[in-house]
Amino acid sequence: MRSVTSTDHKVEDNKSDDYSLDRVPRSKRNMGWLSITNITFGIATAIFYFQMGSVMALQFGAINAIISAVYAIIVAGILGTFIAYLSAKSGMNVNLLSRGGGFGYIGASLTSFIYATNFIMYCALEGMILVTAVHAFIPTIPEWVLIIFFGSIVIPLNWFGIKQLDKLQKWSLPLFFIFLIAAIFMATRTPSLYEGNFWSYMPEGVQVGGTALLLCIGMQHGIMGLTPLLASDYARFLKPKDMKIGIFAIGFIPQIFCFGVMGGLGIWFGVRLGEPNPGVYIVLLLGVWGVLFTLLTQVRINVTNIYSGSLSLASFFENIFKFTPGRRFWVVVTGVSAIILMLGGIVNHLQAVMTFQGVFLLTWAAILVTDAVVVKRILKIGPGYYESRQLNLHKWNPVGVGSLIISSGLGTIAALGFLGTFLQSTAAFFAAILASILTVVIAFATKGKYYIKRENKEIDRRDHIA
Ligand SMILES: Nc1nc2[nH]cnc2c(=O)[nH]1
Repeated sequence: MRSVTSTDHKVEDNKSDDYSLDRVPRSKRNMGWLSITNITFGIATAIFYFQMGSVMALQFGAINAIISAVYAIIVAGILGTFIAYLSAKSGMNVNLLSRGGGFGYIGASLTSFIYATNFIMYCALEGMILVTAVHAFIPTIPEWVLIIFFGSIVIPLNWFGIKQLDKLQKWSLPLFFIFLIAAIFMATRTPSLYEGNFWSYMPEGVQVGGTALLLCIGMQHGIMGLTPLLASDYARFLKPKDMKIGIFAIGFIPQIFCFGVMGGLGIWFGVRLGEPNPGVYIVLLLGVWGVLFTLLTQVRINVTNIYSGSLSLASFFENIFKFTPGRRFWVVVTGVSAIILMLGGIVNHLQAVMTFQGVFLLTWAAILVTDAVVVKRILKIGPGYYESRQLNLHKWNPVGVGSLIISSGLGTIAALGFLGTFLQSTAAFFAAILASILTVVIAFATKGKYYIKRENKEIDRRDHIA
């Protein structure tokens, strides 16, 4: 076992170089941009994105679904690029960046905790997609057996950290493309239920733009904040020499693939086959191979959910309870919590929580980016580096905490529909804008007093962002 100095005390880090509690040292930032982009592809290949495309197209029209996908790519791509830059430059993921990036160390544990619950929920949701597909194919196996089996297999796949994820995602990607091409081929051989070009599909009474487009954008908002934030878990390992191309690749390529390619194919499959549920049409097109395709995509996404969930839990428990059992412990906790959610059957009752999460994630990302670009770089308020050690930090910084609570609180009320239809769909966007403004205003008002308690001269100048 190797020992690294963590926030204030010695923490036993495991052999797999997790750096769940401290910045990745420069000597360990040795992954190429292609490897990192490839890992983030584990998220982008989720069949969840087929479903988004199919549902939006069949309910609100293909063109509206396409416009909303372009919007999602641009907004999430820009946020993702900035966050990848901050992570690669500082060696920190968003849990650690938040400590010195406007939240303080207890404030950052608040974000880590919400973020961790988000991954546990998604892990359960993605797991249930797989369980449902397999159960439909082999109904004799009880669902609870499938839940325990598929919920457990992602735990050992996370044991050896980022290097193992890299290999797993690398080897499974060609298989994914073989399945994808087979599904497209089979769909072209199935007579289309819609006679025109797929992008011209509009359900009766629906127009291009207006409420239908807003509803599509509202659906995209539910998920758009996640990938830009999550990329930071991997971008912190980026080789400094790959920085220029790497941050754009990590920022944009996964978004282009998930919202553009997967979402676009979802529109095409949905319109052609007249079916919104990929769990149904993939199996219809590929039979038992469709079940294997689903297995592949869901395992790929759930290993990333467990990885990020475990890092967030590690950060939360270290901050609040000084409890540092190592990332693997949190891998098991994340996996078992997701299994319990699935067994408890509450996956279908998470709508309000997911709405809050969608607003929270976009708002949090906006605060981190505004804090870096406007507060630290332009206004030169607070230190030009990210501090993660409790000893040097205040517990709370009102800059991020105040902005987040006010904006995501108001945003959630609006997203749940209490402030009218227009704001229901656009809440996350306006909450993110409000959060950015509040970040600057509070930083100015508090003169950056709460960023650090004492200066840290040990941080390499090259890790500074301002
Ligand atoms: N990180 C992440 N992003 C997603 N996008 C759609 N589903 C998921 C998921 O389960 N995890």
